[in-house]
Amino acid sequence: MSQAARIICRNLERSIEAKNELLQNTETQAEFARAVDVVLNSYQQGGRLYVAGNGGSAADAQHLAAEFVSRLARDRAPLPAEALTTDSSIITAIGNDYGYDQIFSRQIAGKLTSNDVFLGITTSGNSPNIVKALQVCRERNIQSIVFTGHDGGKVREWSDICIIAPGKLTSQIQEVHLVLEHTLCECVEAALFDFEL
Ligand SMILES: O=C(CO)[C@@H](O)[C@H](O)[C@H](O)[C@H](O)COP(=O)(O)O
Ligand SMILES: [Zn+2]
Repeated sequence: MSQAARIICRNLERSIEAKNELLQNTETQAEFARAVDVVLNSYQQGGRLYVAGNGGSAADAQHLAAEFVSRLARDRAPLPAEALTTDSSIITAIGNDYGYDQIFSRQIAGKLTSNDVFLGITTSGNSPNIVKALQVCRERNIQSIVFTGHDGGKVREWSDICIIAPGKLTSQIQEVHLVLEHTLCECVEAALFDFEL
């Protein structure tokens, strides 16, 4: 077996192990169901979903926002969602003038209202810009959800709903986050548009 074939098998096994852990964890599943309700209620009251993360999680934020605004698998009306990671002018201005730790919190202070929901994605749970974003949400009564990993890190105490994905490595945690993200969109659109699951 080639080295690459051995490593892909090892990584698939690790990914399956992390997903199996979530399959057994009914507490995390119940917390996820609460996250679905929060996003659903927000949409029902005219709110919007805002998502942020760093690195691979920034890509996740954009991936998820795209699925809400465009679609996941079935035709339906667009649902308002925005990744706070995409406007390089806003991000560089805030980063340059106020600091990288404020790139999301300042956008939240400028854009979100109390009907909206903020979803932060951070595998370590300790990225300062996500922690600050959650602190601003709390000050302004904006509901917040985090998808995180390990022991939840600092975001655990600052979020309203904290979903901790299993996995020892950042990459495994991210692979579980992707399942959570797709499922969040699937459940919300099914409830809003009467799709069968
Ligand atoms: O995608 C990956 C690793 O798989 C990296 O880009 C990773 O997202 C970056 O190192 C992030 O800065 C990590 O931030 P966080 O998940 O701890 O908040
Ligand atoms: Zn990655």
